[in-house]
Amino acid sequence: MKALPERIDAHRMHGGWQYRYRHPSASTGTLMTYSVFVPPAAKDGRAPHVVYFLAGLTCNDLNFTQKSGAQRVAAELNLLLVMPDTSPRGDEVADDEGYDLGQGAGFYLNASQAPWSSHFRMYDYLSQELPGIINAQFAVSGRESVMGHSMGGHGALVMALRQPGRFRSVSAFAPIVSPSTVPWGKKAFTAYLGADEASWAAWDSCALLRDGSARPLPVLIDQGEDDEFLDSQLQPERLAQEAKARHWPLTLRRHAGYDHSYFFIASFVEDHLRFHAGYLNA
Ligand SMILES: N[C@@H](CCC(=O)N[C@@H](CS)C(=O)NCC(=O)O)C(=O)O
Repeated sequence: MKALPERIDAHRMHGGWQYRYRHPSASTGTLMTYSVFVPPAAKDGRAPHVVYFLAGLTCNDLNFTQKSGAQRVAAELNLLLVMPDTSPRGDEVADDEGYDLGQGAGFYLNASQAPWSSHFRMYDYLSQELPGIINAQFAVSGRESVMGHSMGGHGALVMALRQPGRFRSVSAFAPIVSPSTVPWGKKAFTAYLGADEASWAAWDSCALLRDGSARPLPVLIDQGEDDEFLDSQLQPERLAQEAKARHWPLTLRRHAGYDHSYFFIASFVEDHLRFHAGYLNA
């Protein structure tokens, strides 16, 4: 029998509940932690839609939970928020000295190379295992959207593009859109997937749009113009160009003066939740 997730934290918030859970994961072979915000209407039998938020490098399930302020609007819109961790963790899990590889930097893929391949299976975890747990744990509507930040923006886009029809909409703050061609992504993909770049395209949102397998869905991207990683790592206009060439409904907004931090995310998260609610309720 599968072990139930253990609740390790609970707080009343905006009339709903902010929970934290831990469970043994079959995908990663480790204990995984996730946070969930349950909106108040869920307790009155109104099934909420689910929005996943995938975080960036060095983060875990708590950064968005504690810094975004998303719960107030999620309570109003009856959205259940799920914040997974960014990688498997533990003494038995491979790691690297750099902040951009290993624990806290899983890049939301299934690694094929040793020593990473034994636990770094975040794509399996997020595409199959965690949704199965959430759908069994809460009386949700069955409709889902996904959003993320930076490495998690890449994760959200790849999750949506690789699973046509699963999500109603996808959004990202300062996403890495072409990991195959920027330093963060090249380092991670070389380690996790190997030096043969042909295997990288399946985990690269620009490449997934180019290869034609993805089905159009609404996309919202927000980008701060004072983001220190904008030119070197992010370059969201490259995805906007791929989308435009294929008549995809992608909106890219650039915001003067905003940086890469959760202060930026907190400033625009309400827009993202209203964007998702519009498609989830349609
Ligand atoms: N310079 C940073 C790079 C990592 C970084 O900026 N992480 C972003 C995501 S890519 C973040 O959200 N950090 C955690 C936070 O601000 O709460 C470091 O060395 O830690």
